Formats: sequence, structure tokens, C-alpha cells
Amino acid sequence: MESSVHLTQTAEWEALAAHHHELADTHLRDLFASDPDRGERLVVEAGDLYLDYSKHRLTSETIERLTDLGARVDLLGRAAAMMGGDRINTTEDRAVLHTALRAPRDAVVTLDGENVVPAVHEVLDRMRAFAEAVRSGKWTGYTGRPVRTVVNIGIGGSDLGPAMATRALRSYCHPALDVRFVSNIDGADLAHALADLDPAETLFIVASKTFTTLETLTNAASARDWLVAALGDEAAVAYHFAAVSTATEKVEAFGIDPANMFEFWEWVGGRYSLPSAIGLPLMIAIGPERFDEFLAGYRVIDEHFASAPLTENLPALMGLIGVWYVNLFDAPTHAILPYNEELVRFPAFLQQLDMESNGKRVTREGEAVDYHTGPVVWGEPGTNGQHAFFQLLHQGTRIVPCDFIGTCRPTHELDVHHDLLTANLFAQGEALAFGKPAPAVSAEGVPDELVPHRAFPGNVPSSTLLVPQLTPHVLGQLIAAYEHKVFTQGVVWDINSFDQWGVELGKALANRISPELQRAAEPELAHDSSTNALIRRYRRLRSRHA
Ligand SMILES: O=P(O)(O)OC[C@H]1O[C@](O)(CO)[C@@H](O)[C@@H]1O
Repeated sequence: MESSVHLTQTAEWEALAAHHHELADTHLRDLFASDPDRGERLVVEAGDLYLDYSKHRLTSETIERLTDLGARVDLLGRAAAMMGGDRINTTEDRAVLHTALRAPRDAVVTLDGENVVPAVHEVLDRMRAFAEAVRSGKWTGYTGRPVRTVVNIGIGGSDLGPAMATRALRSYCHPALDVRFVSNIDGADLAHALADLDPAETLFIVASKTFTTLETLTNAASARDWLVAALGDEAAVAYHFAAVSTATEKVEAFGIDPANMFEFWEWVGGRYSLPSAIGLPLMIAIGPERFDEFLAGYRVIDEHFASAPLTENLPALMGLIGVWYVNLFDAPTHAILPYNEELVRFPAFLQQLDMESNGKRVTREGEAVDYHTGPVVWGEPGTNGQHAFFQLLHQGTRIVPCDFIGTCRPTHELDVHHDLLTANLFAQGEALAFGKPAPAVSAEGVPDELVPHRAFPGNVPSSTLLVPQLTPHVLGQLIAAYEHKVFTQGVVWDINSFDQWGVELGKALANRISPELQRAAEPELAHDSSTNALIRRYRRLRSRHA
């Protein structure tokens, strides 16, 4: 879309809004009654992903209107520009090439006249050799002992992706290697992670794109002190520390041997960096072959997204349907509900992916938007969520579109559990969509005064993403689908999904306040009275002997 054209003034937007006006009050019960086959028709498949979007408050016409809007903003053209190396992250003057991280060895992706794919595979080859050495015990620490625990130190995109995926694929992990993640600057995180470890058998991976992040550098420095104190020699650091970063000089300055540094590039956004060297702890955990399958999974969806027509394009439809709720139904949040305990960290991973990408209030041209952008993303695995917050989904006043994610085969032997788990998934989608109207409740003999309390309005929309099994290949597909969903929405909203200036102010203020917490002097008057009072109170109570 030409930047001078305002999204909400396009004919496609107006047509969508008019269509919403007609459909807004229609109940899913009526949509299914008048179109009984919609559960078989309003579905789309890509690779191993099966998306049922029939339980959304939409018709085929809605999909036509939404895909018209996608065409108007040239969604697939913009995807091609991203994958082709255009500098679409204009506020940082960067290309956005995470799709090149999973391109096959013989692919060509040109940036500034150079093919980036050979460098990607060179790093992957080095990662493979390193991962194999650690897994086989060939890599030995300062005292000659093999590694038993890998501790990844990173935060945000340098933590959430590998932590989520290592957890998701734990049934594929090396049985004798423990891979842990430390992210929070809260010393409780590192202290707890190290409490039962033997430094002689511990390998740290310091993961930071910029190698300037306060949390990561503080944790890494404390980890180094812990190691050196135990092994009695600075030289031990070279045996027990590796780094993943774009900043070679800073890694060296920290004291990590550049031979143990795995590079990635400024054109990889932190929240998109899992298939880069940031995935090293995952590769060590599941092994290079499984990691290759994981990357191949991403590739399946990248190729699908780049080429499928919008009406059959799974990530594009996920994104466009999300726009339908955010902008037309004013839905402020979006729930991610994996019915698979292994995906326990998937909602947190998607929070960064989605909210750091699309939590923006100005267009690419810097003009304030007059429509909502990214929703608040949240969630928890089923069935736990059912016994916690589903009450609000069923009977609250807000509309919460839900993504149910289910797996047909478990990665364990307890089949009975898995059928019960999946029965709950399907039941929730059904209950949310169709509800239980008051007459049906009365017909069961419920006293009149209780009927309003026990009726379910229904009409709560949901997608069901069903996959065969949570393998590395399928996980790669799932992540790529959400990446491209987020991209789709950013294109529609005409925002830059690849910068994150909104995280900077808090970092700067923390740097200012941090020395004030240690000084006896009054806090700087420049703070407001609330912050000053909190600083004073903290200083009074922080002493362990107070
Ligand atoms: O990898 P780095 O440079 O340490 O950054 C960690 C995270 O911090 C952020 O920049 C936000 O502060 C994220 O975008 C990023 O994933």
C-alpha cells in the first residue's frame, strides 16, 4: 500500500467494516446451522499443520474481504521483499532475513550484493561440530572432565526461543546432558541454577545479539566469578564459556575465546533468532540431525507463505483473522492454548514475538495510527487453563479469540491421558463456540434463579491448529506459522514489526536509578515524588541487618 493511503480509508477496509456491520451479531450456532459443512470447508493445511478456522465469527465472504485487504496492502509482495533482503526495518536501516537462516545450502539470498547463505551454513557447521563434541564428551573442561550441564545465559530473544524449544522437545534431548536457562537479572535465577552444579562439568553459553544487555552481562560476569573461584584459574574460562553474538569484539573483551563464538547477524531480529546460532543450546540438547529437521520444518512454512494464494495461505489467514477481531470486534487480547504440556513456554515465546513486533502506535512513516495494533498475547497449556481462567472465556464480558493447539500423537506412552487431553481441547472449542442457552439449561430442571448463572452465551471464536506430533520438524513449522502471522498483521497495520524502541526508556531509567540505590544521598530531585519515596524506602530496608 502506498504510504499516503490510509488503511481505514481504503475501499477494502470500508467493505470489511460494512461486512462486519452485517455479521457482528450473528451467532456461531446460526453460522453452523446455515452452513453445516463449514467445519470441513473453512480449514487450511500447510505441511503438517491443519488449521480449522470454522469456529470463527466469519463466513466465506469475510475471508474474501480480508484477503482483498491482504492484496491491497500487497502482503505477498512485502513478504517477497523481506525474504529478498530489502531493508524493511527502516528505523534501524536493516534487512530482515530470518528466513535465510533456514534456507538450504544451495539457496541464494543476496544482501548488499552478497549471498548470505554460505555464511549461515558455515556457522551451522561449526555449531554442529561443537554440539557433537559436547554431546559425545569429547569437549572437556579445564580439569579434563566432560560437560554434564549447559547453562544458557541470555534474555528475551536470546532466551525465550531456545528455552521454549528445548522444553518442547525434551523427549528428544540427550539423556545425560542437562540444558538450563538463566535470564533474569534477579540473582535468584542464577543462584538457583548453579546451586547443584559442579563447575568442572559446566559449560556456559552467553547469548546476546548486542552483547551489551545488562541482565546477560551481569549474569555472565557472576557465572565467570563462580567458575574461576572454584577452579582457581582465569584460564578455565576458555574451557567453560562459549558465546553467541553479533559483536565479536565485545565477546573477546569479556574474555571468551573467539574460537568458541558463534556468530549471527544484524539482519536477524532477536525474537526471530532461534534458528540462528541462538539455537545452539537446543542443538546441543537434541543433536544436529534433529536440529536440521527443525530448520526444515520452518522452511516448509516459509515456502508455503511465500507462494500460497491468500485464501489458502495458513499464516496469512491466521494474521488476517486476527485483524478481524482486533480492529472490527475490538478484542484486546488473544489467548494461546496449547493442549500439550511440552509447549508450556510457547505462550511466553509468542508474547515476545507478537507484542515486541506489533506493539507499535505509529505507521512506518511515523504517523499515529487511528486503529488498534497488536493484541495482548497470553496463555497457558490446557487443561490447566481450564481450571483457572476459562471461566472468563466462557461467561465473562470480553471477547477473547483463542488458538487451540493440539497434537494427535503424544511423545509419551500414556495414551489414555492423551485422549482425555484431546477430548478436553475439542470440548472447549465446542463449548466456547456454541455455549448452552438459557432454555437448554432450564430444560435440565435448573431452578429459574440459577439459569442466568448457569447459561453459556457461546459465540467465543477459536482456531484449532492440529498437528500429528510435536516433533522438531513440526515445532519448526509451528513457529514459522506464527512468525508469518505476526508479519501479516504488521503489514496490514502498516507498522515496522522489526524494531523495539519501546524497550529503551525503561533501560535508561534503570541505569540512572541503579547507582542511586547504593548511595546514601537523597535521590535526584528529577524523579517524581513516588519514585523518590520508593528509592528511599528501599534503601532503608535493603540492608540485611535492618
Ligand atoms: O540478545 P540481546 O542483544 O542481549 O537482547 C536481548 C533482548 O533484548 C531486547 O533488545 C529488548 O530489550 C530484545 O529485543 C532482545 O531479544
